[in-house]
Amino acid sequence: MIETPRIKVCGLTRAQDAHDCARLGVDAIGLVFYPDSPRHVTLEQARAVVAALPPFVSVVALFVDPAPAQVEAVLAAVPVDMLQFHGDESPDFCRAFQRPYLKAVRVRPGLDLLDYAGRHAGARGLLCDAFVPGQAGGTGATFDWRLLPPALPLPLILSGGLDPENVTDAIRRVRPAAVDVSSGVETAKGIKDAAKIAAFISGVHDASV
Ligand SMILES: O=C(O)c1ccccc1NCC(=O)[C@H](O)[C@H](O)COP(=O)(O)O
Repeated sequence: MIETPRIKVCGLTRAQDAHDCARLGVDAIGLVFYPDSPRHVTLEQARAVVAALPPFVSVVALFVDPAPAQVEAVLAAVPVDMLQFHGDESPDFCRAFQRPYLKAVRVRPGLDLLDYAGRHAGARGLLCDAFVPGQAGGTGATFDWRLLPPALPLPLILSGGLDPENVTDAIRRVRPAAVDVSSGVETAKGIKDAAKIAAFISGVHDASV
């Protein structure tokens, strides 16, 4: 019996997409505070997205090697539940904000994921994403799931190129605690599609039957 993983949709920019995510049963949404991303949101946009959510849908604020002041500015302005560090942040840096956080890692051959997870033992989960040279994330690329060790000391959040077509197989193979998707439920970067989100969620549930 496969336990149904939690679902996070990342890279929202619009209130209507937040509303759709909540309506369809998404557990968490991600807001990208990385200026180089096409899905980057301003504080004002972020507040509008969060305001469209009912209680009990978590808000994750995503950064890539930010200055501490940038994180503090978001925390002061937007009600977020969790941070996500998607760059080369050290464990000490991630812990400094005294908030629950996810650590993202871009999986590639030769990377010792057990060692990486051990160093980031303070994280609430390890988000495993694809490695695409020169791109920090949100690439729509998958990675070789066989590179994942059979057991990690942190909850595994599977990410990278997931979509309604491959998510059932991905869950059956990897058995993650959660799945994270961005490109696979979009019509354009930062523009989510309710039908694709619904199909993705259906694919997640199909893994358990
Ligand atoms: O989404 C972005 O534009 C982004 C930019 C820089 C760093 C991270 C970014 N997104 C992180 C996410 O959590 C994505 O959901 C994850 O990379 C998977 O994206 P995708 O392969 O498009 O589903």
